[in-house]
Amino acid sequence: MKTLNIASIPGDGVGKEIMPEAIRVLEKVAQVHGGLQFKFEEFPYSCDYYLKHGAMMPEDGMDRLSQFDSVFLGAVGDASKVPDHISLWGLLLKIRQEFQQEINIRPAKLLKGINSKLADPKDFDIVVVRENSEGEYSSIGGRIFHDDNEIAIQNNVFSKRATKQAMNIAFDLASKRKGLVTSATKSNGIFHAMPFWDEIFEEISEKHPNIKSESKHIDALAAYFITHPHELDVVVGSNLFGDILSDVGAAIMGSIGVAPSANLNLNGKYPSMFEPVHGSAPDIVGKGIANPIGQIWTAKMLLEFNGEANIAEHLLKVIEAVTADGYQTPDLGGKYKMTEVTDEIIKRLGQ
Ligand SMILES: NC(=O)c1ccc[n+]([C@@H]2O[C@H](COP(=O)([O-])OP(=O)(O)OC[C@H]3O[C@@H](n4cnc5c(N)ncnc54)[C@H](O)[C@@H]3O)[C@@H](O)[C@H]2O)c1
Ligand SMILES: O=C(O)C[C@@H](O)C(=O)O
Ligand SMILES: [K+]
Ligand SMILES: [Mn+2]
Repeated sequence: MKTLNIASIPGDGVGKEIMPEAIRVLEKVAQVHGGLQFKFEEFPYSCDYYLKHGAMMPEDGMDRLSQFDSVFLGAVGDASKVPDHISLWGLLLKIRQEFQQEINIRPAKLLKGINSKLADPKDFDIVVVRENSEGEYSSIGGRIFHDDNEIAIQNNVFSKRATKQAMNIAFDLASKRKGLVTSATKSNGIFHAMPFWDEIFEEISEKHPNIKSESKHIDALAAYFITHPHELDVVVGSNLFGDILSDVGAAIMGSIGVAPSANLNLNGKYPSMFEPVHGSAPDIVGKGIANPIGQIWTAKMLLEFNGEANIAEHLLKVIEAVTADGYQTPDLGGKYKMTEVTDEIIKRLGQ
């Protein structure tokens, strides 16, 4: 019997609602599999935890999480309790950076039965490879002076190593897919970092003559996601560009409530972390209508990256059969509650 030890962090808002749903699904997956079991330990790290303890996690929090095979996270952030930059840097971004989860994989493709926000989305199937450790997400900088003289300086950090790594992953992925890598740039406006990014992209492209490659400025590329998503395959972007593009990808999928993501540690020193793309959705919290599919599709990625590709594919097929038959939450235009969608997935997993 294979055991996967999973640290679950429901976090804030709808994170606390969808996490139990995905765990119910994973327990069923284990039962169907027969040779797999999960051991979950829940960690209450969240904005409520901050209000009690003055930090998003205790001092030994990272040590404790490091003992697990994977971290499974819901969502972080409740600006009514803690400023967003404090809560995200104290938990989500802390885990991504300290566990060297340098790559964030974010698929965007239409599930059967779901209406895209696009009139004619065709059959798009995109993977955004987001550099996940540096770029615009840097704590280097500061604020000086007061009142109208106040100045904020924010330094971006682009290393050749991490940039190459993200691009190499994108080309590897493309070689197993449609064979196209699109790079998100902005070298017309961002004077140092983006020409650097483009040069590295050029270099990596030359090493992969069998893969088509192209660069698009982020503004034009964001529009291209709306107008020609079916023309894209793998898209590689910096931390911020990848963040923004993955929300656009989620929107054309029909709702951010379905979009999954995997924060990958590639050197094997620390666990990877799996979490949906969306946040804590304060506007729908407590209504029982959060879409559980983002967290459940994320569970599929957790299975895949823990060596369980077959059952992972089966889970995705079941999710898609359920959406195809109209079991959808209100964000997708459906009438079903969160638990009803999950129940249907669990029922079909057992068939
Ligand atoms: N990775 C993360 O944990 C993460 C991601 C994004 C935002 N945040 C944080 O979450 C909080 C809210 O941020 P936001 O409003 O910009 O983004 P959000 O993703 O929480 O919400 C954006 C919109 O999508 C909807 N939505 C999100 N998840 C949904 C789901 N599962 N089902 C149905 N609808 C869903 C919301 O109702 C809202 O209308 C902030 O504190 C922010 O910092 C965290
Ligand atoms: O990375 C972020 O900025 C947090 C959130 O928006 C995300 O996409 O995970
Ligand atoms: K999330
Ligand atoms: Mn985001």
